[in-house]
Amino acid sequence: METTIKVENLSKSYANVKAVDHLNLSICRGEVFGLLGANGAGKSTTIECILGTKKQDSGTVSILGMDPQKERKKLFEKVGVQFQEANYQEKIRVSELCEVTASLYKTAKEYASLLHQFGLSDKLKSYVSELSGGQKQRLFIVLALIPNPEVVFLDELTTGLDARARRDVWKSLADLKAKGLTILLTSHFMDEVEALCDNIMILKKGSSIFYGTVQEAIAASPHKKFEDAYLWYTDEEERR
Ligand SMILES: Nc1ncnc2c1ncn2[C@@H]1O[C@H](COP(=O)(O)OP(=O)(O)OP(=O)(O)O)[C@@H](O)[C@H]1O
Repeated sequence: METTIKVENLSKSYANVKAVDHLNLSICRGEVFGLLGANGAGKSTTIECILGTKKQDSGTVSILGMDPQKERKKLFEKVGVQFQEANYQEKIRVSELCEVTASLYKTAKEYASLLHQFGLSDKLKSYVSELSGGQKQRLFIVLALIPNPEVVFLDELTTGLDARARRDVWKSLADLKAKGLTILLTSHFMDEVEALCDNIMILKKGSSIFYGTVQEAIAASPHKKFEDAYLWYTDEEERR
């Protein structure tokens, strides 16, 4: 299997916080990988080091065969990123924002079909500021997919989406995965992780405390449900 992302011995500290501590992971083409952990566990820092927007203190990262620190521009063409809160100007329409985003890439995808896929066709002329939270969230997924990327980073994938919209997003991602898209996502919803992820890593204070499949995580815990297993892994008291 082709490796899309390889992280070896990655560490990154801020002042006195060890945000990421000797992480190792490997993600194949077409794999959905879930990076899990409580607030502050080190997920965003790990992702930023993989993207090259933060420089690690030590360790190596390879993404699509590139060093993200050295080949940021080339990487930019092939990677999509869903941002949580973006600083868009207030008075921009959905169509304009998609247009501007598409103009940044050589091989941009037709955004109208993406808006349709994510149930936003009727919002084309709306101002971004007028969208509901869930609609904005879906728009951010669309923006991440506009580059027609080989790898996409989805941060807190479906936070704020209603039940129907979540299922629709899951379905769309499964279709993209089938076409070979590699997906690295973070999520605080264990049903979502169970439905989507081939492999997961659970982080705690920057270290990996579990790496494998959801089934393996359940099997190695005293629990039958994944959410209970997840809490067991992350909850220190109970483990002692
Ligand atoms: N720029 C920064 N300066 C100092 N400390 C930081 C900085 N960014 C993150 N940290 C610290 O590093 C640790 C890891 O943070 P990180 O944002 O990677 O966690 P996370 O798992 O993404 O959390 P969340 O689920 O809340 O998004 C936290 O203790 C955080 O306070």
